[in-house]
Amino acid sequence: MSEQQVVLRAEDIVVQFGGLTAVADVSIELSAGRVTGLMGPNGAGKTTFFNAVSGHQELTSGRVVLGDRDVTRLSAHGRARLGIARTFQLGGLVDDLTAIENIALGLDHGSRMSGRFLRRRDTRRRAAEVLERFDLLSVASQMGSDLGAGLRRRVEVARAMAADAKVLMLDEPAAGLTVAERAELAAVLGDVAAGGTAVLVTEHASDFLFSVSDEIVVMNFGRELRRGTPEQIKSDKDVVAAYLG
Ligand SMILES: Nc1ncnc2c1ncn2[C@@H]1O[C@H](COP(=O)(O)OP(=O)(O)OP(=O)(O)O)[C@@H](O)[C@H]1O
Repeated sequence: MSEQQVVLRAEDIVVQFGGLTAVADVSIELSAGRVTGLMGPNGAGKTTFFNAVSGHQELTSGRVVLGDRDVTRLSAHGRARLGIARTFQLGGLVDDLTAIENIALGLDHGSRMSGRFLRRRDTRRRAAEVLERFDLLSVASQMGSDLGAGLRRRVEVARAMAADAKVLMLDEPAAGLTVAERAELAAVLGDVAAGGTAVLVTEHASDFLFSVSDEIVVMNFGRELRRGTPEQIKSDKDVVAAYLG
């Protein structure tokens, strides 16, 4: 797409923990149809920044704007209802629910127990549609605990997208995946972006991040060190020195 529609702006984000400034004035714009990657060494402030955008971390200063609405004071739950969906580093599927029940939880933003409302035919039908969209119908009745890492991650993405997110945020999605599973996940993220969602990914696996991102922001010591296309970032000598080594 030529005209980029900005979906989310995080402006001048600062997060301090006591005397420690974990994020020192970082701004980012996420656009429909684009994947933005966030990378940097351990302790650079990536997770803190990420949590500040999703509402899981209170800001010291700065603001988060979704569309034209300032959501800075909304909880993570409130932001999720407006279309900011995320996955977590340690996953988030319920092991003793099936894939389709996990999706149904996503449809309901996890606010009700699954067993009761899954009986509602409408919810089951919508969950099946989500699975079909993500080519996961064949695992609909597998328990979360029985899914391999690659499928698990794809069901997590499907669940996050179940309620038609405007912004999808993924925290270390490639961790623990094989090369083939990473390639499958990269294709899924490409599809999500092509559908018009703005995607933000934080990831240590730099090859994966380079393969999925349109733009990458590199953080170091709580600040933005560099931003650019994967090609620009790969060959940037400061980034190589600070991180890629
Ligand atoms: N809840 C907290 N209380 C105090 N300090 C924190 C807290 N969370 C993070 N920090 C500190 O803030 C800094 C940034 O941490 P953060 O986890 O955001 O970095 P990161 O780039 O995500 O690192 P990693 O790649 O290891 O996950 C670190 O110095 C960390 O110790």
